[in-house]
Amino acid sequence: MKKIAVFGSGSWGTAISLLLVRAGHKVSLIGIFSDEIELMKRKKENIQYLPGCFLPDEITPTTDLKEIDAEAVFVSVPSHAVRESARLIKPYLRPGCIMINTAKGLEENTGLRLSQVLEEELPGHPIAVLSGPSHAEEVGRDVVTAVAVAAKDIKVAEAVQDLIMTSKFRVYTNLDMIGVEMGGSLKNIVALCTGILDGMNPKDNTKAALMTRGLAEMTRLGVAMGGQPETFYGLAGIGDLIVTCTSLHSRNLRAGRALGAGKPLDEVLREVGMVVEGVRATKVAFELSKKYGISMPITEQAYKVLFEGLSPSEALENLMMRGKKHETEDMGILGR
Ligand SMILES: NC(=O)c1ccc[n+]([C@@H]2O[C@H](COP(=O)([O-])OP(=O)(O)OC[C@H]3O[C@@H](n4cnc5c(N)ncnc54)[C@H](O)[C@@H]3O)[C@@H](O)[C@H]2O)c1
Ligand SMILES: O=P(O)(O)OC[C@H](O)CO
Repeated sequence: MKKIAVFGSGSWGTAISLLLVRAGHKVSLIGIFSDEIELMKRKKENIQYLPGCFLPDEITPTTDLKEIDAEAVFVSVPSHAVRESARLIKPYLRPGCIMINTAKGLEENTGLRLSQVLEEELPGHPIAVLSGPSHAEEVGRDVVTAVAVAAKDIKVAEAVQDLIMTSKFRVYTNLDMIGVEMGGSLKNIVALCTGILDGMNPKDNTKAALMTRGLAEMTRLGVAMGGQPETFYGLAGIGDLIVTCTSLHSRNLRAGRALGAGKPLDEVLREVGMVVEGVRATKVAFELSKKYGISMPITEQAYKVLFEGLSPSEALENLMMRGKKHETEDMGILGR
Protein backbone atom coordinates (compact mmCIF):
# COMPACT_ATOMS: atom_id res chain seq x y z
CA MET A 1 0.00 0.00 0.00
CA LYS A 2 1.42 3.38 -1.06
CA LYS A 3 0.42 6.84 0.06
CA ILE A 4 -0.77 8.81 -2.97
CA ALA A 5 -2.08 12.36 -3.19
CA VAL A 6 -4.77 13.63 -5.56
CA PHE A 7 -4.94 17.40 -5.93
CA GLY A 8 -8.36 18.58 -7.11
CA SER A 9 -11.52 17.30 -5.44
CA GLY A 10 -14.02 17.54 -8.29
CA SER A 11 -15.53 14.63 -10.18
CA TRP A 12 -12.31 13.38 -11.77
CA GLY A 13 -10.12 13.75 -8.66
CA THR A 14 -12.71 11.80 -6.69
CA ALA A 15 -12.94 9.03 -9.31
CA ILE A 16 -9.13 8.78 -9.50
CA SER A 17 -9.03 8.46 -5.70
CA LEU A 18 -11.53 5.61 -5.81
CA LEU A 19 -9.43 3.90 -8.48
CA LEU A 20 -6.27 4.23 -6.40
CA VAL A 21 -7.99 2.66 -3.40
CA ARG A 22 -9.16 -0.25 -5.59
CA ALA A 23 -5.54 -0.62 -6.68
CA GLY A 24 -4.59 -1.00 -3.00
CA HIS A 25 -3.42 2.48 -2.00
CA LYS A 26 -4.21 5.07 0.64
CA VAL A 27 -5.21 8.46 -0.75
CA SER A 28 -5.23 12.07 0.40
CA LEU A 29 -7.83 13.85 -1.73
CA ILE A 30 -6.86 17.50 -1.49
CA GLY A 31 -9.08 20.44 -2.35
CA ILE A 32 -8.75 24.14 -1.69
CA PHE A 33 -12.39 24.83 -0.82
CA SER A 34 -13.14 23.86 2.79
CA ASP A 35 -16.92 23.76 2.24
CA GLU A 36 -16.50 21.12 -0.51
CA ILE A 37 -14.12 19.06 1.64
CA GLU A 38 -16.18 19.32 4.83
CA LEU A 39 -19.30 18.18 2.96
CA MET A 40 -17.41 15.22 1.53
CA LYS A 41 -16.08 14.22 4.96
CA ARG A 42 -19.50 14.47 6.53
CA LYS A 43 -21.40 12.59 3.83
CA LYS A 44 -18.64 10.13 2.86
CA GLU A 45 -19.59 11.01 -0.70
CA ASN A 46 -18.83 13.82 -3.15
CA ILE A 47 -22.45 14.89 -3.46
CA GLN A 48 -21.63 18.00 -5.46
CA TYR A 49 -19.43 16.50 -8.18
CA LEU A 50 -19.74 12.70 -8.08
CA PRO A 51 -22.95 11.69 -6.31
CA GLY A 52 -23.66 8.01 -5.73
CA CYS A 53 -20.09 6.89 -5.01
CA PHE A 54 -19.33 5.99 -1.38
CA LEU A 55 -15.90 7.17 -0.21
CA PRO A 56 -14.09 4.45 1.78
CA ASP A 57 -11.88 5.16 4.82
CA GLU A 58 -8.73 4.82 2.71
CA ILE A 59 -9.61 8.19 1.12
CA THR A 60 -8.99 11.21 3.32
CA PRO A 61 -10.55 14.40 1.94
CA THR A 62 -8.53 17.35 3.23
CA THR A 63 -7.51 20.96 2.64
CA ASP A 64 -4.17 20.38 4.38
CA LEU A 65 -1.49 20.99 1.75
CA LYS A 66 1.06 19.05 3.81
CA GLU A 67 -0.81 15.91 2.70
CA ILE A 68 0.66 16.43 -0.78
CA ASP A 69 3.78 14.74 0.61
CA ALA A 70 3.27 11.36 -1.11
CA GLU A 71 4.91 8.86 -3.47
CA ALA A 72 2.98 10.20 -6.44
CA VAL A 73 0.64 13.15 -7.02
CA PHE A 74 -2.29 13.16 -9.44
CA VAL A 75 -3.28 16.67 -10.57
CA SER A 76 -7.03 16.75 -11.27
CA VAL A 77 -7.95 20.43 -11.31
CA PRO A 78 -9.41 22.23 -14.36
CA SER A 79 -6.73 23.12 -16.91
CA HIS A 80 -6.86 26.86 -16.13
CA ALA A 81 -5.85 26.07 -12.52
CA VAL A 82 -2.88 23.78 -13.23
CA ARG A 83 -0.13 26.43 -13.06
CA GLU A 84 -1.40 28.08 -9.89
CA SER A 85 -1.94 24.62 -8.34
CA ALA A 86 1.65 23.60 -9.14
CA ARG A 87 2.92 26.77 -7.45
CA LEU A 88 0.70 26.17 -4.43
CA ILE A 89 1.77 22.56 -3.82
CA LYS A 90 5.45 22.90 -4.78
CA PRO A 91 6.78 23.57 -1.24
CA TYR A 92 5.09 20.42 0.11
CA LEU A 93 6.10 17.92 -2.59
CA ARG A 94 8.36 14.98 -1.77
CA PRO A 95 11.58 15.45 -3.77
CA GLY A 96 11.42 13.58 -7.09
CA CYS A 97 7.85 12.29 -6.69
CA ILE A 98 6.01 11.52 -9.93
CA MET A 99 3.45 14.14 -11.00
CA ILE A 100 0.57 12.82 -13.12
CA ASN A 101 -1.56 15.36 -14.92
CA THR A 102 -5.11 14.19 -15.51
CA ALA A 103 -6.63 17.49 -16.69
CA LYS A 104 -7.47 17.78 -20.38
CA GLY A 105 -6.73 21.19 -21.79
CA LEU A 106 -4.15 23.71 -22.94
CA GLU A 107 -2.94 26.82 -21.16
CA GLU A 108 -4.58 30.02 -22.35
CA ASN A 109 -2.20 32.75 -23.60
CA THR A 110 0.86 30.46 -23.77
CA GLY A 111 -0.75 27.56 -25.71
CA LEU A 112 1.34 25.17 -23.61
CA ARG A 113 0.34 21.61 -22.92
CA LEU A 114 -0.28 21.02 -19.23
CA SER A 115 2.73 18.72 -18.83
CA GLN A 116 4.86 21.60 -20.11
CA VAL A 117 3.31 23.85 -17.48
CA LEU A 118 4.16 21.28 -14.79
CA GLU A 119 7.71 20.92 -16.16
CA GLU A 120 8.19 24.68 -15.98
CA GLU A 121 6.85 24.95 -12.44
CA LEU A 122 8.19 21.70 -10.98
CA PRO A 123 11.64 20.98 -12.43
CA GLY A 124 13.17 17.74 -11.19
CA HIS A 125 9.85 15.89 -10.97
CA PRO A 126 9.10 13.11 -13.50
CA ILE A 127 5.88 14.06 -15.32
CA ALA A 128 3.24 11.75 -16.79
CA VAL A 129 -0.16 12.38 -18.35
CA LEU A 130 -3.22 10.16 -18.07
CA SER A 131 -5.92 10.47 -20.73
CA GLY A 132 -8.50 8.46 -22.64
CA PRO A 133 -12.24 7.68 -22.64
CA SER A 134 -13.00 7.79 -18.93
CA HIS A 135 -16.02 9.57 -17.54
CA ALA A 136 -15.76 9.97 -13.78
CA GLU A 137 -19.37 8.81 -13.36
CA GLU A 138 -18.45 5.38 -14.83
CA VAL A 139 -14.95 5.07 -13.34
CA GLY A 140 -16.53 5.90 -9.97
CA ARG A 141 -18.84 2.89 -10.40
CA ASP A 142 -15.91 0.66 -11.49
CA VAL A 143 -17.14 0.30 -15.07
CA VAL A 144 -14.57 -1.40 -17.35
CA THR A 145 -12.40 1.39 -18.82
CA ALA A 146 -9.13 1.69 -20.76
CA VAL A 147 -6.82 4.71 -20.89
CA ALA A 148 -3.31 5.75 -21.94
CA VAL A 149 -0.50 7.03 -19.73
CA ALA A 150 2.29 8.89 -21.48
CA ALA A 151 5.69 10.03 -20.27
CA LYS A 152 9.02 10.84 -21.94
CA ASP A 153 10.64 7.99 -20.01
CA ILE A 154 8.90 4.62 -20.38
CA LYS A 155 9.86 3.73 -16.80
CA VAL A 156 7.78 6.66 -15.55
CA ALA A 157 4.77 5.61 -17.64
CA GLU A 158 5.18 2.02 -16.41
CA ALA A 159 5.38 3.20 -12.80
CA VAL A 160 2.01 4.95 -13.21
CA GLN A 161 0.60 1.89 -14.98
CA ASP A 162 1.70 -0.25 -12.00
CA LEU A 163 0.18 2.23 -9.58
CA ILE A 164 -3.32 2.54 -10.96
CA MET A 165 -4.12 -0.42 -13.23
CA THR A 166 -6.82 -2.81 -11.96
CA SER A 167 -8.84 -5.62 -13.52
CA LYS A 168 -11.47 -2.99 -14.46
CA PHE A 169 -9.18 -0.10 -15.36
CA ARG A 170 -6.72 -1.03 -18.09
CA VAL A 171 -3.77 1.31 -18.62
CA TYR A 172 -1.67 1.36 -21.80
CA THR A 173 1.70 3.10 -21.77
CA ASN A 174 2.67 5.54 -24.53
CA LEU A 175 5.76 7.67 -25.15
CA ASP A 176 3.89 10.28 -27.19
CA MET A 177 3.02 12.91 -24.60
CA ILE A 178 2.17 15.47 -27.29
CA GLY A 179 -0.32 13.19 -29.05
CA VAL A 180 -1.95 12.03 -25.81
CA GLU A 181 -2.34 15.57 -24.48
CA MET A 182 -3.49 17.09 -27.77
CA GLY A 183 -6.02 14.28 -28.29
CA GLY A 184 -7.49 14.82 -24.83
CA SER A 185 -7.68 18.59 -25.27
CA LEU A 186 -8.94 18.84 -28.85
CA LYS A 187 -11.68 16.18 -28.60
CA ASN A 188 -13.52 18.54 -26.24
CA ILE A 189 -13.96 21.05 -29.09
CA VAL A 190 -15.49 18.41 -31.36
CA ALA A 191 -17.76 17.22 -28.52
CA LEU A 192 -18.95 20.77 -27.93
CA CYS A 193 -19.73 21.09 -31.66
CA THR A 194 -21.50 17.70 -31.71
CA GLY A 195 -23.65 18.96 -28.86
CA ILE A 196 -24.41 22.16 -30.78
CA LEU A 197 -25.61 20.04 -33.72
CA ASP A 198 -27.75 17.97 -31.35
CA GLY A 199 -29.25 21.12 -29.92
CA MET A 200 -30.11 22.47 -33.38
CA ASN A 201 -31.96 19.50 -34.81
CA PRO A 202 -30.15 16.19 -34.46
CA LYS A 203 -29.17 14.43 -37.65
CA ASP A 204 -26.98 11.32 -37.50
CA ASN A 205 -25.19 11.81 -40.83
CA THR A 206 -24.14 15.32 -39.87
CA LYS A 207 -22.76 14.21 -36.51
CA ALA A 208 -20.75 11.37 -38.06
CA ALA A 209 -19.28 13.82 -40.58
CA LEU A 210 -18.40 16.28 -37.81
CA MET A 211 -16.69 13.65 -35.66
CA THR A 212 -14.70 12.25 -38.59
CA ARG A 213 -13.57 15.60 -39.93
CA GLY A 214 -12.99 16.70 -36.33
CA LEU A 215 -10.55 13.84 -35.87
CA ALA A 216 -8.83 14.85 -39.12
CA GLU A 217 -8.16 18.37 -37.88
CA MET A 218 -7.20 17.19 -34.37
CA THR A 219 -4.61 14.92 -36.02
CA ARG A 220 -3.34 17.67 -38.34
CA LEU A 221 -2.61 20.07 -35.49
CA GLY A 222 -1.29 17.38 -33.14
CA VAL A 223 1.12 16.05 -35.77
CA ALA A 224 2.28 19.58 -36.67
CA MET A 225 3.11 20.05 -32.98
CA GLY A 226 5.17 16.84 -32.94
CA GLY A 227 2.61 14.18 -31.97
CA GLN A 228 2.39 10.75 -33.62
CA PRO A 229 -0.59 10.16 -35.97
CA GLU A 230 -1.12 6.70 -34.44
CA THR A 231 -1.91 8.24 -31.06
CA PHE A 232 -4.93 10.01 -32.57
CA TYR A 233 -6.30 6.63 -33.62
CA GLY A 234 -5.87 5.32 -30.07
CA LEU A 235 -7.58 5.73 -26.71
CA ALA A 236 -6.51 9.33 -26.15
CA GLY A 237 -7.66 10.28 -29.65
CA ILE A 238 -10.60 8.58 -31.32
CA GLY A 239 -11.43 6.66 -28.12
CA ASP A 240 -11.98 9.79 -26.10
CA LEU A 241 -13.61 11.52 -29.07
CA ILE A 242 -16.23 8.76 -29.28
CA VAL A 243 -17.10 8.81 -25.59
CA THR A 244 -17.21 12.58 -25.29
CA CYS A 245 -19.35 13.01 -28.42
CA THR A 246 -21.83 10.33 -27.40
CA SER A 247 -22.05 10.03 -23.60
CA LEU A 248 -24.78 11.71 -21.62
CA HIS A 249 -22.17 12.19 -18.91
CA SER A 250 -20.16 14.57 -21.08
CA ARG A 251 -20.09 18.14 -19.82
CA ASN A 252 -18.87 19.36 -23.22
CA LEU A 253 -21.68 17.60 -25.08
CA ARG A 254 -24.28 18.92 -22.62
CA ALA A 255 -22.96 22.47 -22.91
CA GLY A 256 -22.99 22.20 -26.71
CA ARG A 257 -26.60 21.02 -26.72
CA ALA A 258 -27.69 24.03 -24.68
CA LEU A 259 -25.72 26.37 -26.97
CA GLY A 260 -27.31 24.73 -30.02
CA ALA A 261 -30.72 25.30 -28.48
CA GLY A 262 -29.91 29.01 -28.40
CA LYS A 263 -28.82 29.65 -24.80
CA PRO A 264 -26.04 32.19 -24.21
CA LEU A 265 -22.61 30.85 -23.22
CA ASP A 266 -22.49 32.29 -19.68
CA GLU A 267 -25.91 30.81 -18.86
CA VAL A 268 -24.85 27.44 -20.29
CA LEU A 269 -21.67 27.32 -18.19
CA ARG A 270 -23.62 28.25 -15.05
CA GLU A 271 -26.16 25.50 -15.74
CA VAL A 272 -23.57 22.75 -16.34
CA GLY A 273 -21.87 23.76 -13.07
CA MET A 274 -18.69 21.80 -13.81
CA VAL A 275 -15.69 22.57 -15.96
CA VAL A 276 -16.41 22.64 -19.73
CA GLU A 277 -12.87 22.45 -21.10
CA GLY A 278 -13.91 22.72 -24.78
CA VAL A 279 -14.62 26.45 -24.47
CA ARG A 280 -11.07 27.46 -23.53
CA ALA A 281 -9.63 24.74 -25.78
CA THR A 282 -11.41 26.28 -28.77
CA LYS A 283 -9.71 29.62 -28.13
CA VAL A 284 -6.25 28.11 -27.67
CA ALA A 285 -6.54 25.65 -30.58
CA PHE A 286 -7.73 28.43 -32.89
CA GLU A 287 -4.60 30.42 -31.99
CA LEU A 288 -2.36 27.36 -32.36
CA SER A 289 -3.86 26.61 -35.79
CA LYS A 290 -2.77 30.07 -36.94
CA LYS A 291 0.66 29.72 -35.33
CA TYR A 292 1.31 26.36 -37.04
CA GLY A 293 -0.47 27.27 -40.31
CA ILE A 294 -2.90 24.34 -39.96
CA SER A 295 -6.40 24.32 -41.41
CA MET A 296 -8.94 23.69 -38.62
CA PRO A 297 -12.28 24.71 -40.11
CA ILE A 298 -14.45 23.17 -37.36
CA THR A 299 -12.45 24.84 -34.60
CA GLU A 300 -12.58 28.14 -36.51
CA GLN A 301 -16.37 28.01 -36.79
CA ALA A 302 -16.67 26.94 -33.13
CA TYR A 303 -14.58 29.99 -32.20
CA LYS A 304 -16.90 32.25 -34.17
CA VAL A 305 -20.00 30.74 -32.56
CA LEU A 306 -18.59 30.92 -29.01
CA PHE A 307 -16.87 34.29 -29.11
CA GLU A 308 -18.12 36.27 -32.11
CA GLY A 309 -21.87 35.64 -32.08
CA LEU A 310 -22.08 33.57 -35.28
CA SER A 311 -25.20 31.39 -35.30
CA PRO A 312 -24.68 27.60 -35.36
CA SER A 313 -26.65 27.30 -38.61
CA GLU A 314 -24.43 29.88 -40.31
CA ALA A 315 -21.37 28.04 -38.99
CA LEU A 316 -22.62 24.78 -40.46
CA GLU A 317 -23.32 26.46 -43.78
CA ASN A 318 -19.80 27.97 -43.77
CA LEU A 319 -18.34 24.49 -43.29
CA MET A 320 -20.40 23.02 -46.12
CA MET A 321 -19.63 25.87 -48.54
CA ARG A 322 -15.83 25.59 -48.28
CA GLY A 323 -13.88 24.84 -51.44
CA LYS A 324 -13.69 21.31 -52.84
CA LYS A 325 -11.21 19.00 -51.09
CA HIS A 326 -9.62 15.59 -51.45
CA GLU A 327 -10.53 13.53 -48.36
CA THR A 328 -7.01 12.71 -47.21
CA GLU A 329 -5.33 15.98 -48.18
CA ASP A 330 -3.46 17.65 -45.33
CA MET A 331 -3.86 14.55 -43.14
CA GLY A 332 -1.00 14.16 -40.69
CA ILE A 333 -0.72 10.46 -41.38
CA LEU A 334 0.11 11.19 -45.04
CA GLY A 335 2.15 14.27 -44.31
CA ARG A 336 4.91 12.35 -42.53
N1 LIG B 1 -15.06 14.48 -15.05
C1 LIG B 1 -14.54 13.59 -15.88
O1 LIG B 1 -15.20 12.62 -16.27
C2 LIG B 1 -13.13 13.75 -16.35
C3 LIG B 1 -12.47 12.65 -16.90
C4 LIG B 1 -11.17 12.79 -17.37
C5 LIG B 1 -10.54 14.02 -17.27
N2 LIG B 1 -11.21 15.07 -16.72
C6 LIG B 1 -10.50 16.34 -16.64
O2 LIG B 1 -10.17 16.60 -15.28
C7 LIG B 1 -10.12 18.02 -15.06
C8 LIG B 1 -11.00 18.33 -13.87
O3 LIG B 1 -12.32 18.07 -14.27
P1 LIG B 1 -13.50 17.64 -13.31
O4 LIG B 1 -14.50 16.97 -14.19
O5 LIG B 1 -13.01 16.94 -12.10
O6 LIG B 1 -14.06 19.07 -12.92
P2 LIG B 1 -15.21 19.41 -11.88
O7 LIG B 1 -15.90 20.61 -12.40
O8 LIG B 1 -15.99 18.19 -11.56
O9 LIG B 1 -14.42 19.80 -10.56
C9 LIG B 1 -13.46 20.82 -10.56
C10 LIG B 1 -12.78 20.82 -9.19
O10 LIG B 1 -11.69 21.72 -9.26
C11 LIG B 1 -11.78 22.60 -8.15
N3 LIG B 1 -11.12 23.85 -8.50
C12 LIG B 1 -11.58 24.85 -9.27
N4 LIG B 1 -10.66 25.83 -9.36
C13 LIG B 1 -9.60 25.40 -8.62
C14 LIG B 1 -8.34 25.96 -8.30
N5 LIG B 1 -7.98 27.15 -8.78
N6 LIG B 1 -7.49 25.27 -7.53
C15 LIG B 1 -7.85 24.04 -7.04
N7 LIG B 1 -9.04 23.46 -7.29
C16 LIG B 1 -9.90 24.15 -8.08
C17 LIG B 1 -13.26 22.74 -7.89
O11 LIG B 1 -13.48 23.21 -6.58
C18 LIG B 1 -13.71 21.30 -8.08
O12 LIG B 1 -13.47 20.55 -6.92
C19 LIG B 1 -10.59 18.65 -16.37
O13 LIG B 1 -9.49 19.08 -17.11
C20 LIG B 1 -11.31 17.53 -17.11
O14 LIG B 1 -11.25 17.65 -18.51
C21 LIG B 1 -12.48 14.96 -16.26
O1 LIG C 1 -17.42 15.31 -19.39
P1 LIG C 1 -16.40 15.89 -20.33
O2 LIG C 1 -16.98 16.35 -21.62
O3 LIG C 1 -15.56 16.94 -19.64
O4 LIG C 1 -15.37 14.70 -20.70
C1 LIG C 1 -14.80 13.99 -19.63
C2 LIG C 1 -13.70 13.07 -20.10
O5 LIG C 1 -12.70 13.80 -20.76
C3 LIG C 1 -14.16 11.91 -20.93
O6 LIG C 1 -13.08 11.05 -21.20
